[in-house]
Amino acid sequence: MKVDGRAYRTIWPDPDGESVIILDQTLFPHRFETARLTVVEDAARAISDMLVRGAPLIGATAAYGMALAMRADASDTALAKAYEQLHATRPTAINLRWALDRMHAVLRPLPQGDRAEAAWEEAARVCDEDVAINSAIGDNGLAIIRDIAAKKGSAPVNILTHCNAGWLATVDWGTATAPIYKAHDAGIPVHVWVDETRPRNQGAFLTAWELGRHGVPHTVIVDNAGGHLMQHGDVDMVIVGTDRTTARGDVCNKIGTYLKALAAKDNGIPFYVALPTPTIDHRVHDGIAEIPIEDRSQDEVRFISGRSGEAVTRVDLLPPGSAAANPSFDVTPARLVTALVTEKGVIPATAEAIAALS
Ligand SMILES: CSC[C@H]1O[C@H](OP(=O)(O)O)[C@H](O)[C@@H]1O
Repeated sequence: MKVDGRAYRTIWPDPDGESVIILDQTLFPHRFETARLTVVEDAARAISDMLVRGAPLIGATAAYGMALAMRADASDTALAKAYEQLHATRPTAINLRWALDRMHAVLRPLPQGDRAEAAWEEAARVCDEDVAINSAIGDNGLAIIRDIAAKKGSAPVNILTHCNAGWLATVDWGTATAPIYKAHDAGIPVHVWVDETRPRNQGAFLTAWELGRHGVPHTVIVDNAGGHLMQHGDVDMVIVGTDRTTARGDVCNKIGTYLKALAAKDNGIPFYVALPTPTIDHRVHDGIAEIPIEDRSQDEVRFISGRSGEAVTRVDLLPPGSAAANPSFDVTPARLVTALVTEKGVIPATAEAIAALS
């Protein structure tokens, strides 16, 4: 996407061929800065500390993490160690394992001397494919927005989204935001209700920033406002991303997604999930029982950062001694999902439709 007239991806290889550049998303929305990854440990820390986040971008970063590891030491031992180091960063997004398995399948059979270059090239392919996949998701989701717009006259299509499944969660375009960008660029009036998405505020800090930079009308709302807006006819559709969708269509996504799906069902509002097919985990069926839900630090609930003038400060929100719980994802059962918007088409959230994709 363009930022101040310059095209960006969220991750790219430095022309020196020795390092990788990422956007440091922990600094958004107040600072737009890059960070350099030079060793596999840098990539692992970038994922675990959420300098990069979002299932497809986690996968892309892990792919380049393997490439950085092979530049330093292309031995079988180093390959296995890099896989484990990166796999241990975050448990929920399946794209991490998908990317690591893909890199390992390419690298393991190669002579050690060929691994560094092959890893660099494969990581670049992972990124390029992600951009193409998300653009296709955008095209498929655009048709949904266009159909709703046809019934709205000149009024905007009101879309609610949760967390950030935008271009900042991928290499480019985003998943849930790709149809929004395509609709906006096609001249279809849209307005986005942006869930702030406590506690890390990916909606307020990332989605609002993205949409603002692209000129897409949007309103940030507290996470608990969505149901009220749906009851009052202010939401035409919900579209979210996912970190892992099961073989039967259960959708794991940022904490709070399930509550939006319940409210949408209760109000007869379509609830779409945008996902690239690598985000489908064909090995699991029951999302609630089988998907590991990341528990992150309670400090993410306790502290929040904000800008005061030019200074960015961090404050403690809770009374001393109050504990906080911070499950980072929840699972929306397939029965609450209207359809899955993939790069291969829009399909029902059923085992049969998902099986037919592959
Ligand atoms: C397109 S995947 C985006 C997905 O990832 C986010 O989680 P996190 O920011 O913790 O990596 C959130 O669940 C988004 O929907």
